[in-house]
Amino acid sequence: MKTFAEFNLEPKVLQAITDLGFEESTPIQSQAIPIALEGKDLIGQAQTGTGKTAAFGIPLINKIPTSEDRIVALIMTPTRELAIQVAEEIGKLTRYKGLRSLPIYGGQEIGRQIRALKKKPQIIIGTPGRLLDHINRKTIRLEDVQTVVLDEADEMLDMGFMEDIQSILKLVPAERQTMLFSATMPQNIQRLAQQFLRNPEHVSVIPKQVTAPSIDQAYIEVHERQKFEALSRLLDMESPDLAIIFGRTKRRVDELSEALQKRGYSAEGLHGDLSQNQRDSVMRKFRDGSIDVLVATDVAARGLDVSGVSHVINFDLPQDPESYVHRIGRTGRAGKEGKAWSFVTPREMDHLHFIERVTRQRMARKPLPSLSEAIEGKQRITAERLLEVVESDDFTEYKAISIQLLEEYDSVSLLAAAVKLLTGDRKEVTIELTPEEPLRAKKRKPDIRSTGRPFNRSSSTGGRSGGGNYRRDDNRGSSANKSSGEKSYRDKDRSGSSSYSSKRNNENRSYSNDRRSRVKSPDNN
Ligand SMILES: Nc1ncnc2c1ncn2[C@@H]1O[C@H](COP(=O)(O)OP(=O)(O)OP(=O)(O)O)[C@@H](O)[C@H]1O
Ligand SMILES: [Mg+2]
Repeated sequence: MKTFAEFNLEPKVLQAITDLGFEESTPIQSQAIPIALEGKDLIGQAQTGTGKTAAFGIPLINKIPTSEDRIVALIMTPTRELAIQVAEEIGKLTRYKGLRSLPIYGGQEIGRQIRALKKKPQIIIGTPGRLLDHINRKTIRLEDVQTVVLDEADEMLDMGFMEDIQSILKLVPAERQTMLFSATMPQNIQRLAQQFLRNPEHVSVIPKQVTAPSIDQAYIEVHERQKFEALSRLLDMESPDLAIIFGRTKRRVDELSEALQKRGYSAEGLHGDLSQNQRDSVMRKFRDGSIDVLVATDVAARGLDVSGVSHVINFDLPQDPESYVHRIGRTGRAGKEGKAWSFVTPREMDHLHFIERVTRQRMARKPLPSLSEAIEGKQRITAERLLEVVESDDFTEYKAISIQLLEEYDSVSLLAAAVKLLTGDRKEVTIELTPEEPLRAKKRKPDIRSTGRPFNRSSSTGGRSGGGNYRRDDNRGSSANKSSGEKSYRDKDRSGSSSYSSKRNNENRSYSNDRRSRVKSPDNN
C-alpha cells in the first residue's frame, strides 16, 4: 500500500494525516486519491470502515487555497450524525492548513447555522434537505463551488433525496469536480452519475468475503424471554470496552436501555424518535466513553465510526444480511479486531443460516454464558482495576488502615472482601421486555457466485412483504416530506463490508434496485 508521502500532498495536509496516526493508505485511498488530485470526477465503492472519508477529504482539502473565503466545496451525507462525523474528520485534516468547515443539518437551530455561515467556511458538509433550506434563504450560495462529494449516495437516494440532490447539483457550476461514493451501484445511482459526473473514473474495492475477517462472529441460541439475562451475562463475561447493541424497534431500544440502566450498566439508547439534542448527546457520551453501551436501531449501522467499539451484539437478528454486515461493521474497523454476537431464537435458526449463506461466513455457536462465567468476567475486570491502582503507586493514605486490618485478618480474606465490594452485585431487578416476533427465513437461494454480487436484492424485497411480522424502526414515513430537511437517518441495508486486508476485486456490481418500493411502503413502523 502507498504511504501518504507518495501522493505529493501539501506538507500541512501530510502533517495532519500523520497526526491522525495514518501510516499507510487504505486500498480505496491509494486508488482514489491520485485520481481525485488530478481533478477528475470519481465514483468510489468500498467496504465499511476502510477510510472513504479521507479518500475524498484529503484531495479536497489539498486543493483549497487558504486565502479562499467562499464556499468552494460541498459534501452531502444522508444523515445528521454522518454530517457531524465527516465534518470532524475534515476538521482534523485541515488542522494545519486552517480551512473552515461547517456541518449543516436538520434539527439544529437554523439561526445558529446562519451565524456560523457568516464566518465564511470554505467547506460545507450537509444533509440535502437542510442544505436546500439554506439555498432558498440565500444563506448558502453555490456559485463558487468547485468540488462536490456525495457520500453514501445509495443511502441518500433510498431516503428519497434524489430530487433534492438534483436541485442542489443544478445550482453548482458545471465546471467542477464531482466525487460519488456508494456501497452499491444500483441503476438510479448510475443515472445520477450519468447526469452529473463527467467521464468519471471508477474505483472499486469490493472483497470476495463480505464480512471483515477481523471480526469474530458468534451466535447464541436463546429464547426470547431469556434474552435479557443472556445479554447481562454476556456483557459481564466479555466486559466490552465499548459495545453497540442492536434492537429491532424503537420500543425495544427504549426498553432495553432502561433495563440495562436498572441493572447498573452505563447504557443509552439511540433511535430516530429522539430529538436532535438527545441524539447528539448520546453520541457524544458514547464517543467520549462516558457511556459504554449504545443500544440502537439500525440507524447506528450506517457509516458511524466510533473508535474502540470492541463488541456488536445483535439482541435481535436483523432482517437482512445487508443490515447484518453493516451492523457488525461498526466494530473491527481500520484493521482492528472486533467481536460480533447474535442472539437467535430457536424459530429464527433458519434465518440465521440464511444470513450465513449470504455472507458466506459461518458464525460459531456458543452456549449461553453461565452465571459463573459472568461472575468471573466481572471479577477479572475488578482485578484489572485493582492492579492499575497498585501500579499507579498512589494509595499511601490507605496504608495505615490496611496494616491495622492485617493485624486482625489474613490478607486473602481482606483482599477477597475488597474485590467483592469493588465488583458490586448486579442489581437484581426483574426485567420484562415486550417480546418481539421471530423473523422468518425467506424461501430463496442467494447465489452470490453466479450473480457476482453478495446480496440478492430483488428476492429480499419480495420476502419481506411476505413476512407480516416484520417491523422496522425508522423514519421512512417522514421521508416523503421532502421540504422539511428532516429526513434524519434511516436504518437501511446495503452491502459492503469491513477491513482493508481484504483483496481487491474490481468487479462492478450493479443490481436492480427495487429497494425503492420498500422505502415508500408505509408498513414499516
Ligand atoms: N489510512 C488509514 N490508516 C488508518 N486509519 C485510517 C486510515 N484512513 C482512515 N482511517 C480511519 O478508519 C476509520 C474508518 O474510516 P471511515 O469512517 O472513513 O470509513 P468508511 O469507509 O467511510 O466506512 P463506512 O462505509 O462505514 O462509512 C476512521 O476512524 C478513520 O479515521
Ligand atoms: Mg463513511
